[in-house]
Formats: sequence, C-alpha cells, structure tokens
Amino acid sequence: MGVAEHINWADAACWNGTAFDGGWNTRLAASQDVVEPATGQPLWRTGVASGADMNAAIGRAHAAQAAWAATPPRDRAAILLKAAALFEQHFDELALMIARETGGIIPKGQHEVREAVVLCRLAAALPMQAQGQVLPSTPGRLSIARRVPHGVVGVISPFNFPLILSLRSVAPALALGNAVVLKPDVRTPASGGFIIARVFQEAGLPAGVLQVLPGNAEAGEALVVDPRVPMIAFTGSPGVGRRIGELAGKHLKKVSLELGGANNLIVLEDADLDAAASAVAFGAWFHQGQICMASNRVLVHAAIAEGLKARLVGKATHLPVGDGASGQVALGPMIDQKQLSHFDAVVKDTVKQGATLEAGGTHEGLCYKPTVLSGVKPGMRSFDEEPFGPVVNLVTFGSDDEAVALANTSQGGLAAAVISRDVGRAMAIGERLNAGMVHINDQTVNDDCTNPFGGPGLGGNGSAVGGPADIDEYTRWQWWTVKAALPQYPF
Ligand SMILES: NC(=O)C1=CN([C@@H]2O[C@H](COP(=O)(O)OP(=O)(O)OC[C@H]3O[C@@H](n4cnc5c(N)ncnc54)[C@H](O)[C@@H]3O)[C@@H](O)[C@H]2O)C=CC1
Ligand SMILES: O=Cc1ccc(S(=O)(=O)O)cc1
Repeated sequence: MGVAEHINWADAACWNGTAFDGGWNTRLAASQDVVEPATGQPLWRTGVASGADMNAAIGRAHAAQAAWAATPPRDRAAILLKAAALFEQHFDELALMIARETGGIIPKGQHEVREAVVLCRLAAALPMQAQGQVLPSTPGRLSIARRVPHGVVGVISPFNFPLILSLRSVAPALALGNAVVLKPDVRTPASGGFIIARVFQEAGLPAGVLQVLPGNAEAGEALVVDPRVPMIAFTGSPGVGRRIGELAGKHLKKVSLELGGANNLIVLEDADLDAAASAVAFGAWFHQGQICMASNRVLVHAAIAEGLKARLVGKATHLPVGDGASGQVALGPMIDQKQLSHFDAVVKDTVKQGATLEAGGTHEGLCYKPTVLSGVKPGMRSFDEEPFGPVVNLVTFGSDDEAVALANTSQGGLAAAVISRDVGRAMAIGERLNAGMVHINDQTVNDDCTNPFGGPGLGGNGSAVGGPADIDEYTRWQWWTVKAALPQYPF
C-alpha cells in the first residue's frame, strides 16, 4: 500500500479501512484507495461506511454524550487547547498531507492547519462563557433561560478545504458539550476526518465522544435521518443541501446548510488595474477555483475591461500549474476527473453560448489551465451556475445600477466584493448586494474564524458558522423555573 512516506505522527496505518471510534477498532463495510490527484497514485486506503456502520457509530456517540456534557467546562476547554497545540506541533506534516490529499499547493495546506489552531483556541473559550439569562419573573420564582447542547451533532463535510470545513463545526460542537459524528468525503478522509480524530485522541477526548466515518450518500443519509441526532451541520453543494434539508425537515431536526456561491467581484473604473488584476486572479484561481466563495463572476466597468483582461490573460499564460506539493506551482490539480469534466463542460458550453475564450480552456491530466472568459452574460452556464473550477468570467457594465442588477440576478450569494479608490461609492454598491459577506477593496475569498460565515439563497438556509454564530448553532435554549415550594392550583 502506498502510504506516503512523510506521515509519521499522524500514523496513517491505523486508518487503513477503519473508522475512528475513540480508537481504531471498527472495520468499515467497504474500503477503497485514496488517490493523490497530482500523481494518480494511491496515498492510503480508507474505509467507506454503510448505513449500518453509521448506525453503530451514532450509538457509541449517543452513549458517550451525557458524561461529556457533564465534564467541567474547564476540562473540556483544556482538551480543545491541547488539540490546538497538537495542530501547531505537527504543522508541517499535516500541511503536506492536506496538500497531497486535496491537490492543493503547500500554502493552502498551511492555511488550513494555521486556521485549525485558531479554531480550537476559540472553541476552548466557549465552555467558559456564561450562556444564559436570568429572566424577569413572579416573586418567589427563579426563571432562567440557558443554552444546553443538542446531544449528538452530525457533521457532513466536502473535499475542498476538508480540515477547516469539518473542524469549524466539530470544535465548537464538542466544546459546547455535544458528541459529534463526522462524515468526511471519501476522497479526502484524512484531511477532513482522520487528522481531527488523531488530534483529539492524543488531546485526551474521552472515547466515543467523536466518531469519524468517511462515507457516501448512504452513510450521510443514515446520519441525517437518525432520531438520536438532533442537529446536522452540512457543508457542500446546493443540490445535496436541498436533499438534506428535506430529510431534516421530515425528521424534525435542526439543520445548518452551508452551500454554494454565486460570488460577484465588482471592479469600478477608478481601480488600480495591476492590483485589481492580482486580486481577481487570486479570487478566481486559488485552489483551482474550488472554493465556495471564489470570485466566479468578475463584473468590470467597460472603460477598463480591456486593460483588466490583458493583465489577466498575461497571468493565465504564465502561472505554473502542476503538482501542488512540489512547491513550484501556483495551481494544483482538480480533485478528480468527474469534477474536471463538469467544469470543462461549463467552460465549453459558455463559449458555445457566445462568450470568448481568452486564455486557458485546456488541461493536462487533472491540471486545468487558469482560464479567462470574456463577454459572459446572464443566461450563460458559467454565469448562472457555480463553475467550481479556475475561471475568471468577465462581465462588463456601464453604471453602478447595472453592476448591482447583474450581481443580484442570482438568488443571493455567499460573498461579494467591490474594488474602487472611492470607498464611499464602493460601500454604497455593497449595501445593495444580496450577499452574506461583503468586502470593500478586496476579492471574495475571505474568512476569519471570528466571523459568522454564510449567505442567502443558494449560499445556505440562513444559518452561519463561526464567531458569534457558534453558540446559536451548537446549543439550544432551555427554560428553567425554580420555586421554593409547590403552589396551590384551583383545580
Ligand atoms: N458554504 C460553504 O462554506 C462551502 C460550500 N461548498 C460547496 O460545496 C460544493 C462542492 O463540494 P462537494 O464535495 O462537491 O459537495 P457535495 O454536496 O457533493 O458533497 C458534500 C458532502 O456531502 C456528502 N453527501 C453527498 N450526497 C449526500 C447525501 N445524499 N446525504 C448526505 N451526505 C451526502 C458527500 O459525501 C460529502 O461529504 C460546492 O457547491 C461548494 O460551493 C464547499 C465548501 C464550503
Ligand atoms: O469553500 C469554502 C471555504 C473554503 C475555505 C474556507 S477558510 O478560509 O479555510 O475558512 C472557508 C470556506
């Protein structure tokens, strides 16, 4: 088995077909190779959970949860802090693992581990915060609203930034007294699951509180419909999100849906063109455009459209594409052939619909060249759909009103950005955009562990993750009244 030679502490041998059940004792129904996108070679084997595997994991988490919720807050906090220290201690090894498993460049892997440290530290503060209110009440009665954990939280995460997009739910949910069943994507089970399992195992999390099982729709749906799991935190595509939302509704449970983006980056005619081109290139091409907040629609004022296009074509022609883990390239491979074929079809169809291919549009293996399309309009696939690949879609406008109207043609987006030397004008445009996150003088790929992350429409169901949103998401209200003695009733 081609277990990567650089894995030492993470001990890849232990997850060769097993789930994390507190140890590595549960063999899953099936197993398959995890293929490194850059080389096509197997990195390791992962277990693939069945519905029955999921059922058993939920049972283990459910049995462990009450004792975990009763663990003193400072002891839960200490485990989260230990986890942060372990991510920091094994920074280089984990960053390289993520780069190899996800096809990312090394700085992208480093970003995930760096953010993991901060996420765990922030989560460590949650158990120590007062979480409730003493309410006005009748004399002789104490009335308290307090936040309590849901119980078992199911986390379902995607392939693109697997460590962060799993951990941003796992860490606060655990910190607040929930047990967690985590189902990462089978293409990225180590980055999205087993690294987290290994860290919490060594940090001293009691056995059973965290279960990690890679799986597909069968295992995912078993998690969503199980009555012992009152909350699901899902990050992924709008199509699967809709299905999970339907199931969660049917089974009367809370669901947080963090979905896809129609993200508009608006460049006004007074922008510094060199700086704007570099922001657009990063926003559209970083991690091969496989980012929910990628700058997939670039709305540019007609007066500067040619200048911006020329600069982007220059960058597209020169940016090196290849094995992200080599340290020599700006763009790595896409995650797999299916994702690449989907993206390639979006580009080709958009050209058939009248857009002009200015650069890119070709690939070697899974490495797709940074692509520039001009003359993109509503009604074309790359404008209407989330391309989830390395493309700048150039859309021209002539007035601020037109830019706002173009941006708001979708049902709402995750992130928007406006670039201009006139900050007041840019803010006035930003105010009118239907987006969950608005950035003035930046591109759209922005996240801090301290901000609530989410968006309307296809971006999600109004939930958010991060910062002030975490206590709302991973606990629920419970009302308590206390009287010194039972009152007399008239019946
Ligand atoms: N809003 C956000 O923070 C983020 C959103 N995304 C969105 O995710 C998409 C790309 O990720 P993909 O992995 O292709 O998404 P996906 O929706 O295909 O898969 C996401 C997860 O759902 C699981 N899954 C698939 N079918 C399921 C079912 N029927 N029941 C339960 N689980 C199921 C998959 O195994 C995976 O773990 C893009 O649309 C992107 O915008 C990605 C990252 C972050
Ligand atoms: O794809 C969505 C996505 C990707 C990355 C991040 S973070 O910057 O690592 O937080 C958030 C959402």
